Amino acid sequence: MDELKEQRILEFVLQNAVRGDPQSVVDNIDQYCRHKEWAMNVGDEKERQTMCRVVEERAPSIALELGTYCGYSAVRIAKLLKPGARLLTIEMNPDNAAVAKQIIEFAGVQNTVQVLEGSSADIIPNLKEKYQVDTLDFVFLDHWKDRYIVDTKLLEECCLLRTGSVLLADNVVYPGIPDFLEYVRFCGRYDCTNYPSHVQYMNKEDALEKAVFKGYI
Ligand SMILES: Nc1ncnc2c1ncn2CCCCCNC(=O)c1cc(-c2ccc(F)cc2)cc(O)c1O
Ligand SMILES: [Mg+2]
Repeated sequence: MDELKEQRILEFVLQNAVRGDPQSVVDNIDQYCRHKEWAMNVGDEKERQTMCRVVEERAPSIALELGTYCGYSAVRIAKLLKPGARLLTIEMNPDNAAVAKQIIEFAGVQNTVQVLEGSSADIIPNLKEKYQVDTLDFVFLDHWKDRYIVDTKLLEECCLLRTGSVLLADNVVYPGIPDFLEYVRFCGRYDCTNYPSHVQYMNKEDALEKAVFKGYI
């Protein structure tokens, strides 16, 4: 079976990044994806700055990511978390989960980031009992675009959000998630902010949407 692109990203990181240095790991993934092969986890500079700023503003104790892919954004988020904080990241594709675990371990953030292999639909209802989650301070949505709205409603139904919980959704313009945008903007339970960005190399408009939960109104 020919090697997967994600395997080539992992090899490049293992050969070129500095073990235990998260910045070196994300810089090398950026470099590989800029010069060798585009990958869907590498947003443009503005998107990365926005994601980092939103995480730093919220300073989450417990964060959730939907769609780990190679672990790039998980390493970026982990770098910003305060001591004792943790990130749970859900990845359905076992090959991607395996790559992400190795990249997260190489970056030295394996004590902060836990990769949960499976579908968000199956794992979210178990977060309280199985993963000792009370409520989530921050959720980064970056998985299948038709799962954003379903999983947002599931997070509400499972009482995993509290007043002030921050949802940050990638790709709300491209590939685009119109049903999720309409839901968070008009259901009355979220304060929303849009952050324009671009899809790397394709000169296509994209954006991140921040939705702050106001409570179970
Ligand atoms: N736990 C779970 N539950 C459900 N699905 C799960 C999952 N865990 C994983 N997946 C499956 C996620 C598959 C990757 C999702 N991301 C994307 O599809 C994505 C695509 C682009 C893109 C941009 C320009 C183009 F020309 C083409 C594509 C950009 C992005 O930033 C993207 O995040
Ligand atoms: Mg994305």
